[in-house]
Amino acid sequence: MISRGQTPRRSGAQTPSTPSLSRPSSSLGFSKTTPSSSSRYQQSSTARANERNVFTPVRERVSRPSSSLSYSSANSSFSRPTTPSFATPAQPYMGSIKVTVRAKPSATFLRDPWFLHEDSIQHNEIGEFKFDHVFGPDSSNEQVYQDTVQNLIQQLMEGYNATVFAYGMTGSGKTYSMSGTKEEPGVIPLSIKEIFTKISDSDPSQWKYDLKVSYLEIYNERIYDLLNPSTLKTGSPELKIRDSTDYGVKVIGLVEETIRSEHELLKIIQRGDINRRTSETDFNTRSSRSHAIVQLRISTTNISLGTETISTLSLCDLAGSEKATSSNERRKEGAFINKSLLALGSVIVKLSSPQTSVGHIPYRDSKLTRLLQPALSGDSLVSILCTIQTQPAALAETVNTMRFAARAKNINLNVKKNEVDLSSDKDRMIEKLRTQLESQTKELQLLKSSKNGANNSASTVQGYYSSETVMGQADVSQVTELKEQISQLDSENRILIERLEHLKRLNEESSAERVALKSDLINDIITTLSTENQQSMIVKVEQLFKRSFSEIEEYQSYISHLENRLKTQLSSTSPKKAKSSQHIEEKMDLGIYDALMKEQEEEILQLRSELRNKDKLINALQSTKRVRDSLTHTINGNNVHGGINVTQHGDSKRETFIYNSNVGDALKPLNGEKLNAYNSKLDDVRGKV
Ligand SMILES: Nc1ncnc2c1ncn2[C@@H]1O[C@H](COP(=O)(O)OP(=O)(O)OP(=O)(O)O)[C@@H](O)[C@H]1O
Repeated sequence: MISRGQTPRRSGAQTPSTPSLSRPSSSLGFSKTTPSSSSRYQQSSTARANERNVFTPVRERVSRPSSSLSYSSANSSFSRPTTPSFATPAQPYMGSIKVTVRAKPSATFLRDPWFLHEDSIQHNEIGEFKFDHVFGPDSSNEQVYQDTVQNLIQQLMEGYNATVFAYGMTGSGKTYSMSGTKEEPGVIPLSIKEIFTKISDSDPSQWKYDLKVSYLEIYNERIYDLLNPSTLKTGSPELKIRDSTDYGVKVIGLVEETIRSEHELLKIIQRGDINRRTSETDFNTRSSRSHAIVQLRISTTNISLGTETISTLSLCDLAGSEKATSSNERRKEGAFINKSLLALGSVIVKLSSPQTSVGHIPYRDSKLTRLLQPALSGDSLVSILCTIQTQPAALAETVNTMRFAARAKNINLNVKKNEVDLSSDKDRMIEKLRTQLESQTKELQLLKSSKNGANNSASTVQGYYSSETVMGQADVSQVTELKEQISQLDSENRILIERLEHLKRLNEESSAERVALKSDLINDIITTLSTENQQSMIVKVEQLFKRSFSEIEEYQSYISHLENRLKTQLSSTSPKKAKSSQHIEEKMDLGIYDALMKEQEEEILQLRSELRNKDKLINALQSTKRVRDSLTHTINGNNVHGGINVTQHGDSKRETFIYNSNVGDALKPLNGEKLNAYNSKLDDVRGKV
């Protein structure tokens, strides 16, 4: 519970209760609540909001992630062990973007219309906005860092990308929060300090870190390399953004400096800051209209496992979110509003709306959104710090910032670890280590010679002056730093040499032991596995092979068993069938089409001959009929009674030629022969039928 003018502190703050979910009704999209006096704010803001049916825009569309998913609090269950764990499978982070708000100190704070609470901000007329945390005007950069970024650094060291950006109107304290001052270091130096503390706390025989930094600025949709002053000159070639398999996107030609110490990194960033300020004189209000992004790439190698992760920390100090105020400014910027910020707003709106899964996200509409694309599209953990001014004069801009922040809170994240190199390819690893060793040996020699030079020059003048007066404090500290670097490099070299030997031995041992595997695929799988897992994997693959082979053998014997059964069945059927099956087999040998053609031709020939037989049969029947008719006619003419007697035998009819025994003997010699011939012909026909 924080009343007007009070600083919100986590320790004394009340746990927020369930938020209200009613819809906005005012023109600004928010319903109103009108506390009449500051004393009314002694009550829980959320309880009041519920009483008055005040909605909270943040909760409007999305349920707040449970604490177990949030990386917001230091003791959240999402926090991981301090030592990076590469042996465990990559666990995606799922949750929402962390959104916090920081109010700049205001001389009129007690009269200002905004009421700050631990996790919400309330305006008499506009309503209440909920966030992960709200920092009051007397909050320190250290507090802001601890609550918004510290946990991200832990996850960064474990292989997750992390992006932090400060958003707010000009003069609201973005740069103050991000860079800070010498007395009050901001998020950038505090993050760097934490990274190097974690590196020095880790076991150097186990972990190796490579750090690179780049520092760019986007002004008027153009990228400037703050570590390469030549790109800041008018007429210098434009730096382009390209898709990158390693980092999502990459600025081609951007200087990436290798870092060996915290001090060195801070110096490089300082150099970039100076370049930014120098170029500011060219464009009057450049710093407030440009976005500055520090990118730190950390490559972490687990020496004993031979694994590597690469993660990126992007620290962005965005341009002032307000509209350009002077026509001069508008002319210079070519548009009345910063295009990148406009695009960022659109991207946030799209990403936070429930239908975004199908819609187009306009990342390519600006350089800023293009650069932040991997982060916003789920490749990175994101923390947004929105800075505000509580004075009435800044009301419109503060409301805009609140709305931006509320939308950003609705974006869901599903971030995976960047385990880019899980290969146990020893040759590659040896090669990599060898290159590193060479470059470090060179560096060591260089440092040694420069140290000798420094010592020599010191001893030369020592005869005249005391060393402290001549060398000066800076030189002494430089020499100490060099000494530290040399001893650090020496120990790193020793570790690398040991590691190299160890890998060589492992390589020899394992190549002797390795089973000759026939499958390229399985060999590929094995080579992508870590050294430690390889042996057990080989054993498993061998078992798999054996099992597969015995299964194949089983199947083969079953197939031959089936074949035998088939043959037996064919031979046990009629010889004709056996013959036909043999015939079929032969035909298969000849070629199925030839055999079929041949069979068809044979069938046609057979049918033709049958047809001819039928014709003959018809002719025979017709001639028989004629004979019978003439015979009947003759017999009738000679008073011979006879004819065809049709009798039924089952389904078939049978014709029998009968004749009357009373037919005269005279007829017998006449017709006996003919009748015999006729009867035999008839039998013949019957047989055919
Ligand atoms: N929390 C704070 N405590 C003390 N001083 C602050 C705080 N925030 C901002 N200031 C002061 O306000 C002034 C403007 O702050 P700063 O430059 O950080 O604003 P900005 O948002 O980065 O502006 P711009 O968009 O123009 O870059 C500075 O003098 C800074 O020291």
